[in-house]
Amino acid sequence: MDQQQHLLYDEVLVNGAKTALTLSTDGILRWYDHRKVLHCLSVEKEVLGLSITGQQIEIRSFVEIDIAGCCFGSSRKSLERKSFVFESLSEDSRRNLCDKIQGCIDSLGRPKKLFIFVNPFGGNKSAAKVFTEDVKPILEDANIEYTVQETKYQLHAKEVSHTLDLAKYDGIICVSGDGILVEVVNGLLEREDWQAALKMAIGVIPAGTGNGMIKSLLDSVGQPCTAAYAMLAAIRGHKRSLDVATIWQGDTRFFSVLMLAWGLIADIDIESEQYRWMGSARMDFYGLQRILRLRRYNGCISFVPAPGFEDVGEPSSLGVESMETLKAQQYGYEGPKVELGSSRWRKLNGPFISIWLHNVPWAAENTMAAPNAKFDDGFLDLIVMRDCPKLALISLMSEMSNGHYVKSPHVLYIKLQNYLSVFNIPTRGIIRCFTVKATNVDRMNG
Ligand SMILES: Nc1ncnc2c1ncn2[C@@H]1O[C@H](COP(=O)(O)OP(=O)(O)OP(=O)(O)O)[C@@H](O)[C@H]1O
Repeated sequence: MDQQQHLLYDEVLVNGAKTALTLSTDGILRWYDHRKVLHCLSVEKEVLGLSITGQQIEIRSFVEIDIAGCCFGSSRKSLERKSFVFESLSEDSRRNLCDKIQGCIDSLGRPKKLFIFVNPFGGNKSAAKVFTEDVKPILEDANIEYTVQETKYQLHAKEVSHTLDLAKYDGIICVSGDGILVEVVNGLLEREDWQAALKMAIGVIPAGTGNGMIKSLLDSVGQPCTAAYAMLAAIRGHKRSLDVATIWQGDTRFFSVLMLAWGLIADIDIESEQYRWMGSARMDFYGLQRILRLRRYNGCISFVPAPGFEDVGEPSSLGVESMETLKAQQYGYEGPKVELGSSRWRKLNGPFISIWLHNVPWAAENTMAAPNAKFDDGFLDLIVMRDCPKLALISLMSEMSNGHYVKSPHVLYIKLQNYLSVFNIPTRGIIRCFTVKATNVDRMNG
């Protein structure tokens, strides 16, 4: 191994056998074990942190392994914590080794201090276990300081995010489902210092019913949706921007980074709360009941289509009130400034079965709702179901909840302009939904 190409080149003992340990300029640690087998570790992808005891340096890593599957010889990926111990031959050597490896980790811009929400109530109430088994050990391996807040009631995470001293943290992690994430986003964007708050990175470790956001983020980089992969992405400081939709319902404003539903899906989500003890099965169980006693929802959706979707629906001369009426709350992020009247509106009249507005592809870990949704393309994806026979609907919903892209004459996929869509729903009043392309607004692990 040529010394010139390395940030580090030194001799160490591994299990009592002398070997060269190198760190190359591309951040790969290499050494031979006592059986002359070469080992490689990528600092960026695999190394969590290091610790020192006397002359011994322990490098803690998270490495990907293949787990043999149960059928047809298939395998799936998983992450395993592994430690490697090196004994340096002198004090100077130990110091040099630590400085070089730690310097390499520090250059990666990883978070140093995190604020962590754990929702003991979400999903099948597994968040505390997920925290203890999957989150805490990794934080400790990576030498990341953290503060944990268990959520005590609904909107607790929003309250805490609203007043949290953000200067103390490099990110907020939600060990939860999507509900806590939404609370955190709203708490941050309603702050007076929302411009600073929206730079705060937010991560999710899946411990809820649906986990649509973290599934979407990990799936977009080809990784399985597990607490370990979500944790590794958060530790590595991987971020991606998200569009934020500003939703107005009457005088109430809130922000959405995930989805907005009306009709069948919303009713399944809300009314299945009584079956929360079933975990994610509650959606399928109650969904079937709702389809068998299908409701139809009257209303009209008006929207400004994205390029390529201009012909969907009928032209609409929407009589939109001025934005001034939407400024009831004068604090926090105001949403985008938009010129409503000049846009080329289209409309679709109900009755509908379901209206779904999505910023990310997956509605839940197993449910592919919006195959073309792109996180930060400045568009929202609208999934419209009007009439559909019950049997066809059952098969269609089951396809979706098996993670498939459903192509059916009963499902209409429309991309909406980055900033507008209005739902005029008789039973709920007018819901105005404005979105803005918001690079840098929100940063997530993925
Ligand atoms: N201690 C608590 N008791 C009751 N409700 C709580 C508590 N802590 C948080 N909540 C509420 O639990 C709701 C659900 O939380 P979470 O997002 O973690 O799980 P989920 O709804 O099961 O998952 P998903 O959003 O993926 O469906 C949140 O809206 C939050 O307000």
